[in-house]
Amino acid sequence: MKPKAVIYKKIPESVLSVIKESCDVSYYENLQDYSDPEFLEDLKDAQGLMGSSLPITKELLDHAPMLKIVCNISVGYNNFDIEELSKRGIMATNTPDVLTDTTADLLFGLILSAARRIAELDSFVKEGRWNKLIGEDCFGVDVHHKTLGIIGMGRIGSAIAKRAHLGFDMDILYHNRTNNEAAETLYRAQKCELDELLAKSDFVCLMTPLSAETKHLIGLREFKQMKKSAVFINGSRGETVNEDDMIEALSSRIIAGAGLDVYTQEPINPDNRLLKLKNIVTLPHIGSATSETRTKMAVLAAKNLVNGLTGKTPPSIINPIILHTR
Ligand SMILES: NC(=O)c1ccc[n+]([C@@H]2O[C@H](COP(=O)([O-])OP(=O)(O)OC[C@H]3O[C@@H](n4cnc5c(N)ncnc54)[C@H](O)[C@@H]3O)[C@@H](O)[C@H]2O)c1
Ligand SMILES: O=C(O)[C@H](O)CO
Repeated sequence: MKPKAVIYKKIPESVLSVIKESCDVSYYENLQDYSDPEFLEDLKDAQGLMGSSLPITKELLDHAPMLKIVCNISVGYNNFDIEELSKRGIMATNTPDVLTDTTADLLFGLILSAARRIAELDSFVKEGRWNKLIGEDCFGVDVHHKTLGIIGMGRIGSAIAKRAHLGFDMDILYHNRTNNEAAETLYRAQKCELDELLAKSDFVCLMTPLSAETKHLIGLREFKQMKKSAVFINGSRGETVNEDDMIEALSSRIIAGAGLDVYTQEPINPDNRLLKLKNIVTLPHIGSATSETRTKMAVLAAKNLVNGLTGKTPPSIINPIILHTR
């Protein structure tokens, strides 16, 4: 008998077919609410779970006593209770590397859009407001030769540094738990304390995972340390920033602007005060959202799932320690 896998996110047909060769699949293209009775019933004999964003909590795991593996179709896994999964001997996997360049491209797009006001001025033209030669009211600020501070110099942080240094002659400062020798050598990145990075950077880009340590890493105190001309970019997770403090920093011009791909609540409430601000660029969490990359993420997640359910090691396991305890 094939192991049972529950997939709760839309994936390409070709990837679904490969999974079906090894597993019996229950498929939810767009699971809205995990209290859906059909889904809860499905969890009872599920050995594998694959999808994204769904909080994998102790409560959910109590509904899934046969579970062997949970596969996120994302690199971030702040939705997993890793301690609980490991305690129960359940493998957890994510999709690193395959989305690094795509996400770095988007983050660089946010830097450019915030600095040169691309989104705002696109509306200006389309709304018919361009009716004389442009003046200072349409000016932005340069990106090239400025200083970029990267908080979280991992895979994506390094790919942003590459674009900034090689393409835009930017100076790179970084703050990270560990030294990133490759970025220091290849992109002349300099490691520094957070305070120094905030004070010296023209652009501050946040790229850490969300954890207990990074929750609200950036708040009013940190915004006040930044230059008045600074542009803040967040591509990590919404909760790494205190959103109320960011609204205050932007509305009272403690900093000049922001480019955001992530929010405390997603989808963001249309009444959120952030959306009333003129000096921000907002995107709907699309860092990895290209057809090519989303397919690669699904392929990697599927490989994790099938390997985990057929006695092989999943290629990107987050809690490898449990392989020795099984
Ligand atoms: N916006 C998007 O669509 C999108 C896409 C992909 C990833 N992400 C987010 O980006 C994160 C990073 O992805 P990655 O592949 O670069 O991960 P990574 O693990 O390669 O890099 C994260 C870096 O942050 C550092 N770090 C962790 N905690 C820190 C702390 N408290 N202070 C300083 N540095 C700290 C780590 O040492 C590591 O170098 C993901 O966890 C996810 O939340 C968002
Ligand atoms: O963590 C990730 O991979 C993104 O946020 C979703 O693609």
